[in-house]
Amino acid sequence: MTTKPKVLISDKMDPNAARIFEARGCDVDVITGETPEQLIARIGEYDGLAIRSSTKVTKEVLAAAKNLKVIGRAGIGVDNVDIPAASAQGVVVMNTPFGNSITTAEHAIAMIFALARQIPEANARTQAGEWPKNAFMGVEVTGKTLGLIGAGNIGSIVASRALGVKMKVVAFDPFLTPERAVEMGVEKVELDALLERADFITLHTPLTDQTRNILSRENLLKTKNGVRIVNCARGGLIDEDALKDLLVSGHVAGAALDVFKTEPAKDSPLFGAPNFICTPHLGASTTEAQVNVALQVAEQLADYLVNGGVTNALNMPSLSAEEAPKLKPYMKLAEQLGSMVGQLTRDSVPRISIHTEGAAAELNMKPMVAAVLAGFLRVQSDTVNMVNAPYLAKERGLEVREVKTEREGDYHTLIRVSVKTESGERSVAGTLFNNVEPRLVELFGIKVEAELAGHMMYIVNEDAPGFIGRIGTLLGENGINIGTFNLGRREAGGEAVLLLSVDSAVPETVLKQACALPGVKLVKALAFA
Ligand SMILES: NC(=O)C1=CN([C@@H]2O[C@H](COP(=O)(O)OP(=O)(O)OC[C@H]3O[C@@H](n4cnc5c(N)ncnc54)[C@H](O)[C@@H]3O)[C@@H](O)[C@H]2O)C=CC1
Ligand SMILES: O=C(O)C(=O)COP(=O)(O)O
Repeated sequence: MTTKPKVLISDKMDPNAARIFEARGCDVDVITGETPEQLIARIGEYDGLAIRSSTKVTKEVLAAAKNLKVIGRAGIGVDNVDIPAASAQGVVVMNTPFGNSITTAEHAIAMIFALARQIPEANARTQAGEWPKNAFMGVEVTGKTLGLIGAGNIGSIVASRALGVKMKVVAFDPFLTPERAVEMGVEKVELDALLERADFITLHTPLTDQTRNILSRENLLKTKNGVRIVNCARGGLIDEDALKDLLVSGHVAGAALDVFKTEPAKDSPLFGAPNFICTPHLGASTTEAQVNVALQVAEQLADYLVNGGVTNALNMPSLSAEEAPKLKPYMKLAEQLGSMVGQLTRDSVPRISIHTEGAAAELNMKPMVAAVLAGFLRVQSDTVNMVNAPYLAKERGLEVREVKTEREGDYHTLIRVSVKTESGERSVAGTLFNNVEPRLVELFGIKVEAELAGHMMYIVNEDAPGFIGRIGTLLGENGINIGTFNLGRREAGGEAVLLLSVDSAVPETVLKQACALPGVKLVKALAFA
């Protein structure tokens, strides 16, 4: 009986998430609000972790997560996950990139109106019995210019809503194409122009080295006198001390933050500043968005843990639930071929090429490439898997080439893996029998037909009578049972290769004796998963 994958939900999430995990065959624990130390003590037993923004998945948490295969963020921002550390450890990181975007855009729009009409303060003072009718004078948003920093999913929804209330929208986003800007009905501008022209500025970028402090003191000073600023993206995009000074001086007429540099924000310099309003990271907190992201994250995580489907992963190529079953045997074949080359290549390898032919060439190649690399690099490190293999290959300066030939060759489907070594290019190729059974069909230019599984022996010898008998006797005398025998040769009497599957590992002493048999050039023990 296979054990069920175990998932931990460590942040407050809609109960649908737990239900879906159970329905999809996972065991699930919901344990929220723990300290980092408690999470570190617990995480080792889980295959999957579902989080929002409160759980910080640090290097230390990952180091303790010995069984972890996947982290799912029920939301968009993944700055609370150490993605390089997760990738190095082979843990897939997924998010739900669209589930809460409408909701967050609506929060930004709500903030714009709250600032324009000072609703929070007017509300508080009215309820305090003041009836302060003469204390407030708002501004209309109609006809005003909204400066959008970041025009991705949320930014573009904000733009559409702002256009709906008759604002003019200018956008700064280096990745926004002119065509998309036209489609969105916004004017694409440089940051300085936006700062100069905007009556309201709203931020919708991730927090990266390029966006950190994008509204620095220097940039805030370039804004229009009386500007109003909204941040529902990430704390850290704005210099909070500078913003406070400019609210006090009146240069900034209002600021609304949903996110802070340090969260939970318990004593921000901005608290109490004039015309400052804030919410405690509520951008995604609507019933609709929370149901969306909870359902999505649970489906995605369960799909990966149960079927190997990969959706919305940030550190691995996607693989849909429909593709996964079709690609599974190919990935097995790809991994075996990579492993074969890795085990048989002693020289350093500056380049590896993966060539798909026939039916294989019609499929998503990225997962096959990742599987080849995982097999190839596993000889160097047993913690390599499909997630971290492409990163490791890059780190080690291994050039990876991908080639596709849709035309069929000798086989209806084929994967060929070639490596460039000091002694030249060497390649192995494999096909799928009945579309499901991986078979090696070519080994360094010699045609063979072998299943790569378990313990194997690879022998290169001069093709001469009597050899098969001698190797059979040697193994028999040492109690090693031969499963299958696969022989290939360039020409009669030339170089021959023998691939034997054996029921147990071949000891070093037996490998040496085999090597000493007449005509034997090379003997190597191989192992396949
Ligand atoms: N307050 C909340 O509860 C929530 C906050 N968020 C945050 O909102 C932000 C935006 O999310 P999405 O729109 O879904 O992301 P997205 O990835 O769709 O869009 C981000 C945009 O920022 C742009 N960008 C990247 N670098 C830039 C730079 N240096 N200058 C200007 N633009 C740049 C990108 O080109 C992209 O168009 C994220 O930080 C996310 O974490 C998302 C959901 C809820
Ligand atoms: O999705 C995002 O990026 C968010 O910031 C939402 O955060 P939350 O899930 O509400 O903690």
